Amino acid sequence: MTFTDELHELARPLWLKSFQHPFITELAAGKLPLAKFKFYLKQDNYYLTEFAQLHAKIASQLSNPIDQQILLAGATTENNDEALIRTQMLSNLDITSEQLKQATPTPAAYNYVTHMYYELTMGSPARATAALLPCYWLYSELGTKLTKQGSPVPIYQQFIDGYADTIFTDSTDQMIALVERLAQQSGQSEQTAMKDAFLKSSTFEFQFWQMAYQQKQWSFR
Ligand SMILES: Cc1ncc(CO)c(N)n1
Repeated sequence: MTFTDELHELARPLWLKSFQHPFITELAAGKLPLAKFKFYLKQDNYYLTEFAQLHAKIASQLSNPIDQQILLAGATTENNDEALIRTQMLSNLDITSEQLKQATPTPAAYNYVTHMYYELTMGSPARATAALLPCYWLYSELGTKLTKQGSPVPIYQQFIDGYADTIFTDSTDQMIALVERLAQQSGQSEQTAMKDAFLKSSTFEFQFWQMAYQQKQWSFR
């Protein structure tokens, strides 16, 4: 079994929790209240902005130009399908840049982003790349699963389709291959740390849906 096959197997129970979360099942059924989806989009705007910047930071610490290029492709919001779809969605839902600025990170969004930065600054580029991977892989599985079934709400269908699209699934495949390569160049303890980073991100993915569904803020706000 390859390293990434093993990651996938270890994460499966955590990912199932995401696939079965009411945010997802209601989104697919067209029953998710729009307020919850808007809450998600605002938090995810923060997440995706940090996520893109992190790609560039990791790339600058890798020595292989091919590896760097894979990460830099995810560091830009231009020519990036996900970013284009998000811009359209935000505009269709009348979410203004002012509202985006005011949406301070909730605990789940903050914890997830902080974890990824920690993996880079206190860990290594390999661990940080492993921490990025569930973002691609879980969403592309989710998109692929849900696209056939379809959602009666057009904006939810658009959300799903974006992640089933070959542009997204191809970049997912590249990221899987990159993590596989980095793992093969790493020793046992580094591989263990990469697994840990991947599984923590998989946990945070679940918590992200939960946060959006409950519109959960810090208790002191
Ligand atoms: C929290 C989260 N994880 C993964 C993705 C997929 O890019 C996303 N948009 N948001």
